[in-house]
Amino acid sequence: MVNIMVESTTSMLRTWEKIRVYEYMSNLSVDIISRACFQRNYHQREEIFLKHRTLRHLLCKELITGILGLRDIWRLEKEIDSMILKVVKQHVKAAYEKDLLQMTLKGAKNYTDYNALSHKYLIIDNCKNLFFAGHETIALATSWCLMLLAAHPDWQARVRAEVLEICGNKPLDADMLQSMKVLKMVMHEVLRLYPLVLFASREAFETIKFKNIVIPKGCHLQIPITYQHQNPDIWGPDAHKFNPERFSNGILEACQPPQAYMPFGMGPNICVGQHLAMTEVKVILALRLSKFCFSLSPAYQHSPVYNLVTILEHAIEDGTTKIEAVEDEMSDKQTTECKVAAEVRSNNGLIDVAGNRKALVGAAGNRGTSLARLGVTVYDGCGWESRFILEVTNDLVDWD
Ligand code: HEM
Repeated sequence: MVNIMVESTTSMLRTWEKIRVYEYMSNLSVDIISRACFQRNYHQREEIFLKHRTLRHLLCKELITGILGLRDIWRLEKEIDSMILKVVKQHVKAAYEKDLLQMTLKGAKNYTDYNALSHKYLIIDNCKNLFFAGHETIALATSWCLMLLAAHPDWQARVRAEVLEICGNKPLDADMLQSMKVLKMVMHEVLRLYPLVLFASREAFETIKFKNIVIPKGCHLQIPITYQHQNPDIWGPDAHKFNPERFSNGILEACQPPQAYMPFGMGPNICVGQHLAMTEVKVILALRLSKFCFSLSPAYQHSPVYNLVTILEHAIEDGTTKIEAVEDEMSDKQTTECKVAAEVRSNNGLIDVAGNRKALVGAAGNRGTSLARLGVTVYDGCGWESRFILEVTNDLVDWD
């Protein structure tokens, strides 16, 4: 009967092997945002979130590869719009208690520039914003936190000890979350190294001048958040290292100027969900770490990939080193493979990217300019420290 036992045990083990933290986190965050938006009947609403996920994949494909899937995107958008409207109508009819959708509807009523059409799209767009911004970001933030805590067991142990000390056997509440300082330091550090949103985008409403740079009216600006977050001039020589200790006295003392830390953006358009997000990530991590230990799988391959937000994905393919790069002076958006004929010094030594190794440039543009600045990360299976800014001139890069 050994065969029977082996067969059953092997099939159970297969289900264990398939556990992928990110998928669980994604389903969990959909569940939480569905409940927060529509307190009741949230199960029916999950479909909207799932369609949204497909929409993001399509949008990203469009943005990165330049392959036009506009018809699919348009169709999916229309589907999502009409699903949202249906949910809104049911919600209004049922007069549910306070949830995010009720608040959105109330806000739309106070909108001064009122007409039926703008009102409709105000509601739809706000709902989409909440759905879009409020679930995948959380899944990714918690996954990055768990990955980095798995890679740094000393910090994992510190966070767990703090959680257990504060909570004891009592159920977690808002006051307890406030006291979790080490957890907060870790979250700040994770969002510094992996800020999820790579660029804050702005449009110049009028021509402005910064020192000797003139930004003409109508110009679109993209502020590279990763670059700010890993600049040694701002953070010190260990800018590329995971060191939550730097936040022990808050953001103000961690970097100069403090505005350089911007995982949630900045100014009037700063992320409206930042407090919700920090609270949600804290709750998920505190509860998980109080019950489980995390370690990196031997099969883990470090691979942050830009997919509208920074996701975890395998980047090492066919045993070759793959370089992901994101240009910080984008003008046109497409993917280009280029050979980088240069030797680049990173903080942990000399990395030879000369010769035939290829750099995948997330957004290659500025063909006319002589200099491109690339934020480059080398994924060599062991180093999430190998990040640096690479300056290349056109004669070093074969754009075609
Ligand atoms: C760790 C999680 C999150 C991160 C890192 C994040 C990051 C950001 C960033 C960088 C922006 C752009 C800000 C700017 O342009 O200055 C943004 C905007 C926004 N976020 Fe988040 N976000 C997160 C979670 C959430 C959640 C949970 C919600 C809502 C439930 C949310 C709702 C929004 C909305 C509505 C905007 C647009 C704000 C506007 O344009 O006025 N975000 N977020």
